[in-house]
Amino acid sequence: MPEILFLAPYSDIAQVAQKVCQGSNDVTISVSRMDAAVELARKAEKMGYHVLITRGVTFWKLHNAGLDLPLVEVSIGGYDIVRAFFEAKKMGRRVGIVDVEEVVNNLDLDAFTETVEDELVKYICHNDLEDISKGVQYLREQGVEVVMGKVAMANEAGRQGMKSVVISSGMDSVRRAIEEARRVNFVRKQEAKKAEQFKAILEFSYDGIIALDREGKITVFNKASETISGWKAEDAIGKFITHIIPNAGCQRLLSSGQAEIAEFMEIGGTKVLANRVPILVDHKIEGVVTTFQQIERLQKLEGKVRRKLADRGLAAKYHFRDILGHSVALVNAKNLAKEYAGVDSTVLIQGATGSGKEMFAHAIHNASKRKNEPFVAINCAALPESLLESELFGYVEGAFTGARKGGKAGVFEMAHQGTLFLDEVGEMSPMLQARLLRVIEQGEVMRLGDSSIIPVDIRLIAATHRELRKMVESNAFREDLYFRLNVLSLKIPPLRVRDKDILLIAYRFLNEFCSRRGKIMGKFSPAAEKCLLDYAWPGNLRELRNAMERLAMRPWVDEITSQEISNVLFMDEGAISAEKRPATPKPQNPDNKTFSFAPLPASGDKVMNQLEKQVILQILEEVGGNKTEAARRLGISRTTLWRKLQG
Ligand SMILES: Nc1ncnc2c1ncn2[C@@H]1O[C@H](COP(=O)(O)OP(=O)(O)OP(=O)(O)O)[C@@H](O)[C@H]1O
Repeated sequence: MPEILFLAPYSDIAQVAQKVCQGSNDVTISVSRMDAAVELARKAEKMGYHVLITRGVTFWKLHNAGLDLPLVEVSIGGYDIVRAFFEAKKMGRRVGIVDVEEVVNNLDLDAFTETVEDELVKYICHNDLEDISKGVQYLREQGVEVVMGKVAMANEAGRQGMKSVVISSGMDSVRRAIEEARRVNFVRKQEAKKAEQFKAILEFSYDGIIALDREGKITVFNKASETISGWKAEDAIGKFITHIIPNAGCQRLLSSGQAEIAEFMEIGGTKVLANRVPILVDHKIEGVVTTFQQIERLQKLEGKVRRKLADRGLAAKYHFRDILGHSVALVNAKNLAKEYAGVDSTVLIQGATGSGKEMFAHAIHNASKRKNEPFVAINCAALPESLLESELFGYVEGAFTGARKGGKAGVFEMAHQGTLFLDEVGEMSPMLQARLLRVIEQGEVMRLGDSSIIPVDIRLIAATHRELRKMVESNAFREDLYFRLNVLSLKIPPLRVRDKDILLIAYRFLNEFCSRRGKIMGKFSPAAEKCLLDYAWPGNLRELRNAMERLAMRPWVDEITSQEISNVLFMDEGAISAEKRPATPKPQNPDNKTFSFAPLPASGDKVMNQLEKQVILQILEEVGGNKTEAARRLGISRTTLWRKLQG
């Protein structure tokens, strides 16, 4: 359907328009003028026309009729005047023109008459019949015989007994008007498209969006604003914001021009975060846009993001509240860790296996300003050197045989803006220690096989069960790296020096596992309690947790006996001895100050490792070699299981 309506005030111009539009079908040409043209234009609006073209007084009639459709005027050009003048000269000696200013002044008629050495009497009129009549009368008084002008002027000249020539629009003027109408139509469509997009953004935004003009009156009030405020857009638009949302705080922006971001406030009982920004045009405040985000929704979203990160293993699970224990040693460590969470320096966590180093690393991250950013953990003992190197620093495509297509980001890149937890950092090879030192010093990584540098912003938390200081002394660990890692030092006490915690935590773990199995939690007999307290807990809380899990699987009557405890603890030691043994005695530790390990029955780390390995192998046998299931039963990760089997 044509989208442009050409309202030709007389048939000559309609014919010209017809010629111009030959071959195209986007313009309807209709002969109609003055009030009839206004009537037709109104119909055209309803019929879906986009642009109107007309000329002369009809143009002004339409212009003043309050139509929504854009109007294009067929203007009068220089050629049109020249044509009309020579035609008029054929009809009389003295020629005059009555027309609006744009025609009489802007077309430089004087230059034309000078060139043809003739005269043209001029009268500038407004587009109203009274003034036109005055103009014609003026020309008559000046001795003019032929009047040039638009149809309305020519008609008036006839009424006053004078000859007239209508200045018609020629091909050139009509063509220009049609092209202009097409341009207007195109721009209008573009604008309509943008307006639709803008409307969709406003309507589908979860944020309340309100725009104000420079007086503080509402010009935009989207759906979410309706939900938050309880007002309907049609009632709010045009009202002062102070009337609709008295505490919106936009008024001060109209004078200060200062944006206000993330301010807490309440609208109609809903807690929101408000952002307010001034609209500045040529440095002048032309209004304000304010957006409101519902805090409840933000929290839900945050939870969702965290769950997503957790799915990818990039979120820290534990908080300080999850770290159980009331013993002085643990409370001191927790307090220190909380202080460390408030700063951004590197932390070195030292403590025996299973004492909770990783839990502390999680908790520090979750209490730090980086809590909404990734937490990436990597166990330096679980991977051979070359694999660990590529995991740490990443690689580019083709860096080595088997390198993944497109390359891979290392954990430094993955942890950008968040925290990187390097577990078992003491197990790093000298080569990797050197590379790690460079990354820490320069704050940039280079992927394997690449020469470009990637800046990273991470907080580093390293952990080890080894005495790193001693490793430095024996040249097994770089001293410079040690100092870089040990900026803030955190020592996690082993369970055996946390008497006060043992029973408390044992009950907590037991309760957790019993309730998972729908079993009522029993009570330790005094002898069982003594057994738990006397045991040395070389595997610390992990061992305690595993023991309680096993205990929850066993049947007991009312009380949990020392026999039950011995049974589950022997299992943890690898069930190497079929005969019943008392629990590994705890060394004397009267002042609870030293955190050194108790000597083991057969003495030393190596024996412990062997015992652990045997336990793992036995469990593996029980579960038919399924490593995931074995790790689950033992309460350790697959990597720890792998590491322990290598050890
Ligand atoms: N204070 C604590 N409160 C509750 N549970 C704890 C606590 N400390 C440790 N645990 C439990 O012990 C398990 C081992 O903790 P974690 O992995 O943090 O120890 P780790 O010192 O990092 O061990 P490793 O040196 O073997 O990596 C955890 O899964 C957790 O369930």
